[in-house]
Amino acid sequence: MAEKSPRGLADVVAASTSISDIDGREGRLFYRGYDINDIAGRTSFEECVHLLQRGSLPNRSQLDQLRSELTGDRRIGRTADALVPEVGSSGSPMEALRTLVSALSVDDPDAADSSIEAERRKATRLVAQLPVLVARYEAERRGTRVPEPEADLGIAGNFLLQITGERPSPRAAEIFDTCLVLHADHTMNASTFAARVIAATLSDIHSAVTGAMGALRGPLHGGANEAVMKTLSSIEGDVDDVDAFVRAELDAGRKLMGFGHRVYKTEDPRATHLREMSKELADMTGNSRYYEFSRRMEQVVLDSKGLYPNVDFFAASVYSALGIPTDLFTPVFAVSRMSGWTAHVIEQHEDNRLIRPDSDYIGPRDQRWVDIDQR
Ligand SMILES: CC(=O)SCCNC(=O)CCNC(=O)[C@H](O)C(C)(C)COP(=O)(O)OP(=O)(O)OC[C@H]1O[C@@H](n2cnc3c(N)ncnc32)[C@H](O)[C@@H]1OP(=O)(O)O
Ligand SMILES: O=C([O-])CC(=O)C(=O)O
Repeated sequence: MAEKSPRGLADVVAASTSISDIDGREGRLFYRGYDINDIAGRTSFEECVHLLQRGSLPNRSQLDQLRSELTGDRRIGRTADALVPEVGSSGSPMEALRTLVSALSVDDPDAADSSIEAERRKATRLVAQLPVLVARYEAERRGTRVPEPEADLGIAGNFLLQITGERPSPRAAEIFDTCLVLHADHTMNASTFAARVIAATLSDIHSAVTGAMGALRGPLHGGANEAVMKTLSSIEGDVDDVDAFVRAELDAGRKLMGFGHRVYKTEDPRATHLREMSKELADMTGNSRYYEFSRRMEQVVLDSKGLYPNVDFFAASVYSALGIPTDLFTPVFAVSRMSGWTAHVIEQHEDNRLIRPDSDYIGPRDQRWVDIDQR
């Protein structure tokens, strides 16, 4: 019998990767050896996609090449497009988008090609298509049309334009671009692990990222950013009411979304950047309510539970200040994480072995079979 694994596979090494690395004690994150603190705010999301999917930071001509591929790849196929009205009116956006991402495979120009070269093209295409799919979903439920993308804006700027209907200020676009960089990859998180398990059966990249969308949706993972916003907006009164709210939640044995992490034993380095951007946006917009609530909440949670905010916590006040609807926060996470998921699927396929762990049977044994009429 195999040795018992820790609950939730804590500290179990499930894959070898050269895509990202975390030092949980020191609170450090690296993308292909680059410290996130050196990348965030200095590297565009498109450069980050090149780093994760193609293995290196691009030079100017490589970046131009990737940008033109991403622009050319934006179109979503007829099948997914026709499904938007069907899935767009009910349920949650993540539910709808999980289905729509799956449908992208039907009209993919490389649908019939399962080579690694075709998989690389599909990976880039998925990064280009998901923001458009989210915008298409948003336009459908608002009864509007998706604004045309603007040539001088990147993925981040065009996404804000297409979601809010207004061209973002240069600084708002930069801030959102940094958010996409910060969320792009994170070692063996639940959705990436799900994607790798699917890829390891030699299934296709669309199947893998559809499974990842399902895993990301849960409130213990990417769904926490939406839950944080709901918490912040549910607190009535002023900042002094935050203390009582937090204590009541903790006394009732409820978890506060956006706090705690399986790997970080100190502050998540992404939260540090997001906190700064939340403050900057509060100053820019003249509305500091959610920033101040967040600051107070993190202090009370740290004092009473010793827990630090994770990436989802300050992302909530940042996205809210950027005018993104609350139920699109997790889809925004997916827009970024698509780059990491696809990089991991490629890495898995380049050196594959089926992922099939063991289980620890805890049910009854030696049961006596009885005929159905005697049960
Ligand atoms: C992008 C991301 O996925 S980041 C994570 C997003 N998820 C969240 O923010 C949801 C809230 N946080 C959590 O649920 C957890 O901290 C997780 C899921 C992130 C990590 O889970 P685990 O490593 O399994 O830790 P676990 O849930 O066992 O928590 C350990 C202890 O800390 C407590 N704890 C952990 N997080 C929280 C929290 N947010 N609020 C209150 N208590 C918490 C648990 O109740 C538990 O206490 P106990 O030992 O007294 O029972
Ligand atoms: O690593 C994790 O478990 C969750 C996380 O922070 C992420 O996916 O960004």
